[in-house]
Amino acid sequence: MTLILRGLIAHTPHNPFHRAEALESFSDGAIALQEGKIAAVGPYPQIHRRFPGAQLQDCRDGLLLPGLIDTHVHYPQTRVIGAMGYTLLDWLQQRTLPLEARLSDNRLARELAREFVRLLLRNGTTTALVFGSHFQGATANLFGAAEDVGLRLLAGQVCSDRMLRPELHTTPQRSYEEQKMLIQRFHNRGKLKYAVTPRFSLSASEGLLEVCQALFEEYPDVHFTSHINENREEIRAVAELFPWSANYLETYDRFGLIGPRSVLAHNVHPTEPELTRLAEAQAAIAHCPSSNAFIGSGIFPLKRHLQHGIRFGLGSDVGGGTGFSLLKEGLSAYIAQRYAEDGFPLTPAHLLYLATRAGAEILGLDREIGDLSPGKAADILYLRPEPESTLEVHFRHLDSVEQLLGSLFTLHGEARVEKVWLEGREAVLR
Ligand SMILES: O=c1[nH]c(=O)c2nc[nH]c2[nH]1
Ligand SMILES: [Zn+2]
Repeated sequence: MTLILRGLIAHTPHNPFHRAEALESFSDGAIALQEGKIAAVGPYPQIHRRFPGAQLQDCRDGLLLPGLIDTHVHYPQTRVIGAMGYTLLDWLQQRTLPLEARLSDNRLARELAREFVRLLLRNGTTTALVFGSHFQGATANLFGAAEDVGLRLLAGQVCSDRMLRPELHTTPQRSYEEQKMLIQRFHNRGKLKYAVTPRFSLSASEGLLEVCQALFEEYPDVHFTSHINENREEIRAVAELFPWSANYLETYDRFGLIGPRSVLAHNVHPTEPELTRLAEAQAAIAHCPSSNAFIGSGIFPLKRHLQHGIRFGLGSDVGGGTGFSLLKEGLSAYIAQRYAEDGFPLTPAHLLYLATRAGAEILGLDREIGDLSPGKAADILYLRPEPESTLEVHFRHLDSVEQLLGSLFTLHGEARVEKVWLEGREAVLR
């Protein structure tokens, strides 16, 4: 059976940082869906002629976009959002880690996992690279919850063996065994993938990083994710703990953890040698602008990343970030670059790319998802302006799709996620 979605369509089949006409849009467009995949996209009359017997879903009161891709978000932190007045290390100690310690309780973990995956979908996120829990059971709950709702999930059990609090510490041997079990159970099961996830090198001994290396090498298609260069105090502390290391990046690189399947969150304060090495290794960054602002970490040096040819996507970084919406992250990125001394002038096409295709690229999923090209999975988002909102006024008085995208990111709070399709199946949002 073919389903046609008709409405205003925008996607970025190309990279707008490399090419001027990267945005493709249709003000009266259609997407044909067949067997969970996109069969065609284009102007409505053309698609209608090509698939005459198809079922039609009229979405002309809103926009159709590719599902959004969150490249950095923490499952145990939904209830931490909004903790004001801290910077990274005291935010962790006082607000975040006490809550994360409670996920040893499997019942709470299951409740948080269900809540978390539902909130991702309700914000239009259809794929996410997620920091799991320090607990194996809670991380298993996350994989289970994602599978239940059909979310595409890359995640891992977070590991640490120092500097946090005793309940969150593991040992290298135990972490190896627990992670291996999770990999065997969940990695490549349907749309689930495993990511080796030391919290940050501040909380990981060399023995624990060696275990991460062992797993990363034993399973050559698992991913690696962690944090880097977020906060100056953190960077100083890492330098003291790893006196042999020239910089933060080397604390991971020495253990073979930096390569094309690596995504490091933040990188707000990188050195030039780190940028050079990230580019050479084809490792990627999860840029989390609202978190960087909210916990006062600084402004992402976006231009320097571009100059070095480093790939990056967007991350909500809930709960350091200000919520699950990647549209809001797009606006935050835009504003931060306006504030920055040497900021990069982002356009609506850049923001859409960063919230979709860029994420697919850095997660190695750009053949499957990230835009609406035929053959890709039908992970699609239908957004509707709230009735009588400013965004609705903009929608009714459309000048160009690109301008409307600018309004959408700016007025993101007035865009309701009406429906989400995951591989062509409508997700249950409410
Ligand atoms: O933004 C962040 N959130 C966290 O939970 C975290 N842990 C280490 N470093 C971190 N940074
Ligand atoms: Zn984070």
